[in-house]
Amino acid sequence: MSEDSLREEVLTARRIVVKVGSSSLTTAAGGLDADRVDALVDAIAKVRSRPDAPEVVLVSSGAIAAGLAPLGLDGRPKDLARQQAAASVGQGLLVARYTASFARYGIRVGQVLLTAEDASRRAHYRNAYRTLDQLLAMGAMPIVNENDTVATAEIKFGDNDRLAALVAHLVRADLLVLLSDVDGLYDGDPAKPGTSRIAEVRGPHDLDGIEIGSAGKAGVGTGGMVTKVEAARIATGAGIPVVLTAASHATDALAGRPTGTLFLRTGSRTSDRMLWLAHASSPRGALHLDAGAVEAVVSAGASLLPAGVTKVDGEFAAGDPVDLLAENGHIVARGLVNFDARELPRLLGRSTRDLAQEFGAAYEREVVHRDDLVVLRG
Ligand SMILES: Nc1ncnc2c1ncn2[C@@H]1O[C@H](COP(=O)(O)OP(=O)(O)O)[C@@H](O)[C@H]1O
Ligand SMILES: N[C@@H](CCC(=O)OP(=O)(O)O)C(=O)O
Repeated sequence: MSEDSLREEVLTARRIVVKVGSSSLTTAAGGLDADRVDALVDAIAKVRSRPDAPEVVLVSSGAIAAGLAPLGLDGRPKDLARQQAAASVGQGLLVARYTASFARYGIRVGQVLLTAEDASRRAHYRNAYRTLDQLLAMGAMPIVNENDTVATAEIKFGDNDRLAALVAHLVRADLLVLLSDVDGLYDGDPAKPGTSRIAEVRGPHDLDGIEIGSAGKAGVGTGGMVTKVEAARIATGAGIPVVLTAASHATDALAGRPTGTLFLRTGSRTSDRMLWLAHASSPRGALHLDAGAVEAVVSAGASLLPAGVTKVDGEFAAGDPVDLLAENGHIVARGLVNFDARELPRLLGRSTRDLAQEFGAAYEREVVHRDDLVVLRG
């Protein structure tokens, strides 16, 4: 293979997020496959030993799958409680395995467990970034997973593909590598004859007419191809190219060889935790806006004031994510609300000056500050 055909996006990346799925780390019987973990670690250690070594963050699934056999569970349980128990047992085993495997190269690992909700809050987002950045600065290998034992059904990511895209954005990565049990995106179910791998996706139009399935054959993965394509859409839209390939091709992919599917960037970096707010948080309620408020929030980039809110739905506390709805009921934005659901109704339609006079200066605040707000539909 000539040097010319190596992927520029990979070779020039200074910080890479590598995500590996459950199906690439476990045995068919339902336990961690030490050889596959070692093979992945070998591939990552190889990149890190290059003279111009990029930094690598690993997002690893596999906690639930790794906990199944030790708990005597036969296959992935349907109920959340047993999944969480499996994750609790499996996460320890997973990190112990990575710790031993990376130790062969003298590399320390650091466990980072994130929840989708937390990372859209300013302080948590900043702390997550700082921890990851510091681990990298100290030469350690951050290993990220969802904090399965605290994530409830409503707020759960469930799959780690989207989590990986958001982590790539969080750490300002130049590349996201998604490793699965399939060597790329196919133009139909790869189990069927006659389907072929797509080498490059330049934009959403390249996906027209492609059958993107949801179930993995190994039975331990969760999202199938749907969540990978969604993750690729989020990352490339935020300026981060994505390589999707098989875990067994990790060494080639990280060396820039044209394995798997390359998704080219379609946009540029968006504001920090707004991406998490848009793609990771679950709204706890909704605020109905009048036409003037929609205009102010969507077109003028203004904060949402009590005067423009006509109705409040849901049970939320100050700091929770809520959807902002236009008069026709369409969601136009999502933001972190500054008031509890119970406080808000008596403030609606009133000017902040009025409210400050009647209830005190604390009530002069915006309902949603523009820094805590992401427009979803213009
Ligand atoms: N168009 C497609 N191209 C490639 N794989 C697909 C496609 N549609 C469905 N799949 C399935 O998606 C699976 C990968 O998803 P999943 O099992 O969730 O993996 P992981 O555990 O790596 O996250 C593949 O094994 C494949 O069967
Ligand atoms: N946090 C979960 C990830 C869920 C999962 O299976 O994800 P994936 O295999 O990436 O589709 C775990 O570690 O089991």
